[in-house]
Amino acid sequence: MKTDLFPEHIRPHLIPKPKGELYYQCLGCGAQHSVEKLLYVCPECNAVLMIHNRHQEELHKLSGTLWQQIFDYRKMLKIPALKGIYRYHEFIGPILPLESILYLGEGHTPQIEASEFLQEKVGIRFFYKNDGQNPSASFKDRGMASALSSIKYLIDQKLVSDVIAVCASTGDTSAAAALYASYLGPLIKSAVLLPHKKVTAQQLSQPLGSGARVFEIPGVFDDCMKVVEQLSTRYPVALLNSKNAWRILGQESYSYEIAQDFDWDMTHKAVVVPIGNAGNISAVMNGFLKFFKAGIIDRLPKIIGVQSEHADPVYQYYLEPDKARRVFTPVDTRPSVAQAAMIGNPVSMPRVVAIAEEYNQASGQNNVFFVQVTEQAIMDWQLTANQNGHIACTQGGECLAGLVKAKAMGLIALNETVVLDATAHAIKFSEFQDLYFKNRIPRPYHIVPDPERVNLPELVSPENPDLIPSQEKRLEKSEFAQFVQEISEKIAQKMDLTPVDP
Ligand SMILES: N[C@@H](CCOP(=O)(O)O)C(=O)O
Repeated sequence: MKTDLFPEHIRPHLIPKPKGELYYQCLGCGAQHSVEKLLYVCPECNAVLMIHNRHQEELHKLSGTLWQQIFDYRKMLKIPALKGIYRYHEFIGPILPLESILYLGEGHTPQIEASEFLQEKVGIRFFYKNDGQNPSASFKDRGMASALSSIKYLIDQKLVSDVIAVCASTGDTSAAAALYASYLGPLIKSAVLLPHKKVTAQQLSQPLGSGARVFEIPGVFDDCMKVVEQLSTRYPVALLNSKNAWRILGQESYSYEIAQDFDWDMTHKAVVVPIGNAGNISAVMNGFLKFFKAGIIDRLPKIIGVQSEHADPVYQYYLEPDKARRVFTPVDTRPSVAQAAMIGNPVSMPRVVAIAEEYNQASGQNNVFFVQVTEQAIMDWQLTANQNGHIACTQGGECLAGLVKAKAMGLIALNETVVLDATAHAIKFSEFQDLYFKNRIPRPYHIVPDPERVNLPELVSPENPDLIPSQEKRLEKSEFAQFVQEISEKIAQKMDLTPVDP
């Protein structure tokens, strides 16, 4: 729609101009640093950073209702930079001119209500927000759109050049980083570090396909992360992990979209998020907080963070009820089908602690909870979801297992509506489904396939091998008719079908 057709009170706000003043704030010592350079940790104390807008209060001068209308009307615009996560420009990257914004189709992923059967089985109303429908098939694209737009901005301002971007990954981050960096080639080149044999074949193929340098490292994700941290402190490289605070800004869009999809009504809503490097849960909480402070939503949804018992450092931390006595201890991970979240020392842990505290305070009650689930439950619930019309990855299965657990623990009330984060597309993790169906899941996962859920292909061949069609030997017309007849009869028999009357 043309801008002069929008209501008059919306027009001045419809297309955002660069505004505000962003700065990095250290979560350790509180020092502030300019965003005009690449920075990932505080140069003074090495702690992680958050990005704040010095003029955030300016945004609060518009009413929450007006913001809602602005975002609703922006849906109708055809401007590429505003089609993705930057619909919420003022809350994500207000200093960025539209020309610096990278849009590859990320964001605004569908929120699909669970099938009637599945909702009945779980006993609660819930939706899957399918972040696997992002361009590289995971939620990481939200953060990469933001991080790479910020780098493009620095390049456009001639503040940096010839950027080499690096990240450590369990498979989703690398796919997203390589995709977005390659779009900005040759201005940016990327390299990704993966734990050898601990990402799926599909995920390994993604950065290779995007032309990134791919380094496989013996060890687990946490080891790769340490190498990347070392690289980013000793060499002039851009770190694309969520240690980079721009990633958090982009991933906040997930919350903004949920709020908008519920028509800004967050009454009795809960959001379930799997936790790996902990950037996502930090972003999800922070996003809702920002909208709450701006009056765009009038209550904060409940947040449930889920971890597998094979990679549960955040859950373990919160097991201690007395916050003064909580001590964070990294854990050694064990093999997990929620491989993307197989992280024992999440870089965003200090963010989780700080933001969850603020979230609970702003909610006026405890509103952030953590649950732990078994590997068996993750796999069983993923398959159950997908056998009922969903496209959840194993982390999506982890969320559903987490919902079931939270409900059993009384953390979710029956009048609540829940959104589960399917962080990636099911096909990225189909190897685990395959292993389950073939009863070949290695012992350390502690998963026994449930025969009810197993689904394997059946080969249906004619009795007479001469009736098998092939490229080399075409069947005669009558032979082919015989082939079709025999195969259809066999399938009908297997499916218990009775012929219809001619
Ligand atoms: N699960 C992640 C691990 C890296 O997390 P990030 O928050 O630093 O991107 C992945 O897919 O690599």
